[in-house]
Amino acid sequence: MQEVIQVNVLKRDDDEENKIYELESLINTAGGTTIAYVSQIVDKVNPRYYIGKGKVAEIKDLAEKLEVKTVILDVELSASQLYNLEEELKLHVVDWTTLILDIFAQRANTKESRLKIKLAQLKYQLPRLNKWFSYLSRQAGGIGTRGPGETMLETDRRAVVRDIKSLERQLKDIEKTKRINREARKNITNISLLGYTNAGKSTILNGMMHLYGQEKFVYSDDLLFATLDTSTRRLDFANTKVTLTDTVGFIDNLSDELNDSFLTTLDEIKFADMLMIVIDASHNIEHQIHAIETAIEGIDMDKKDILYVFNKMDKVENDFAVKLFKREQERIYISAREDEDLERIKDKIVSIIKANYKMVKMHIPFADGDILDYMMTNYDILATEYDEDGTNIQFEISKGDMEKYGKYIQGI
Ligand SMILES: Nc1nc2c(ncn2[C@@H]2O[C@H](COP(=O)(O)OP(=O)(O)OP(=O)(O)O)[C@@H](O)[C@H]2O)c(=O)[nH]1
Ligand SMILES: [Mg+2]
Repeated sequence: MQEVIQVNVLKRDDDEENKIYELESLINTAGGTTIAYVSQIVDKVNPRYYIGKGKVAEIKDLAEKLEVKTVILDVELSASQLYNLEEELKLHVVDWTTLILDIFAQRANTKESRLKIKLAQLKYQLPRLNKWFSYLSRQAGGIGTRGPGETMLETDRRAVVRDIKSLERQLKDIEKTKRINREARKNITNISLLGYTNAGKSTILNGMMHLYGQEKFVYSDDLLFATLDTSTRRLDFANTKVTLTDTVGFIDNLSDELNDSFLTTLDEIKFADMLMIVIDASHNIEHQIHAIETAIEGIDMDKKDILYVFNKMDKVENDFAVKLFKREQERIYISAREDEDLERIKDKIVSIIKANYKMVKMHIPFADGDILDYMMTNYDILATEYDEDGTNIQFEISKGDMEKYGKYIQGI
């Protein structure tokens, strides 16, 4: 285990305990162990070191006493801050973005996520290249040095730009294939699970799979960033078919480079008909909601149903904070470990979907055979009658199709 000093940079109204716990969990996930905690409330960023000069001196003393070689901060540093801190401390300094990218680089295991992380790392490193070379040549490895950056020692800035372009091209191809797969999923309700990392998204997906799908489980663990890829599973609730998509969890303070790594999650969200926003009800609800809402800002939510899922209710002693949360959308309180609660989620999903369907009678002229085909393929038709110029059908139609094919509707 690599021993590190962890430095939490706090705003005045931050929940200090939670921030310390979060950084320590990430350090553990990256393969390190915190042996000293330093924190500072920073109202005004010191352009030279980000933190105050006095704090820098304190860290230096501490590192000498404890013989620690690495310090990890929970903020993103500019190239010059990183450089100044390393020069002053004579330590390996890892910032928030590098730490998270390092975890992703270690654990990404599909082609897409590997390409995404590599791209994010290169974009982060590009403006910091000189700095990067200097510490890579001094360092033997460890947190913050893993991944494609290692090979950059032999390359130059132009090569990095070329690599970035090539990665972007490869990712575009993957995206194209995904889009085609999504087209095929078009006529069932697509539900995305999203939420802060460790909220229980994968556990919910697995629980639902166990009850309503096949046993094709996804990885879940008590780790930040257990899930690094989106995965979609089909579920069958009697007459209602849905897909459920597990996504990469969000975390605070995502820089642009990091946000790119979450684009898969954001893409899934754009495409989804329904969002299940999973919240760990056992701590810091407002904080999670803030991070989620910041991340999905800019996505058009108008046509999407939203269900807030307050998970881990078994760990909640006082539900005051949970009940305080007010939004107009649907919400449900559960523990993903209880089958009964998962059944309640299913009932809720079915009722939301049903509310989106209306019983209609349609008259489709013989000339529009393709429309009739579409309805027959995608809906359970309850009654069919023919007259001299077309076909009359009765069935429950989705809101979207109701708008689109309104001209064929004869009665409700
Ligand atoms: N006590 C309790 N623990 C839960 C519950 N749901 C999930 N967990 C635990 O919380 C941890 C995280 O669960 P995951 O399902 O991996 O969380 P996730 O949201 O997929 O997390 P990431 O993939 O890291 O974003 C695991 O150890 C789960 O066993 C719950 O209802 N109650
Ligand atoms: Mg997960």
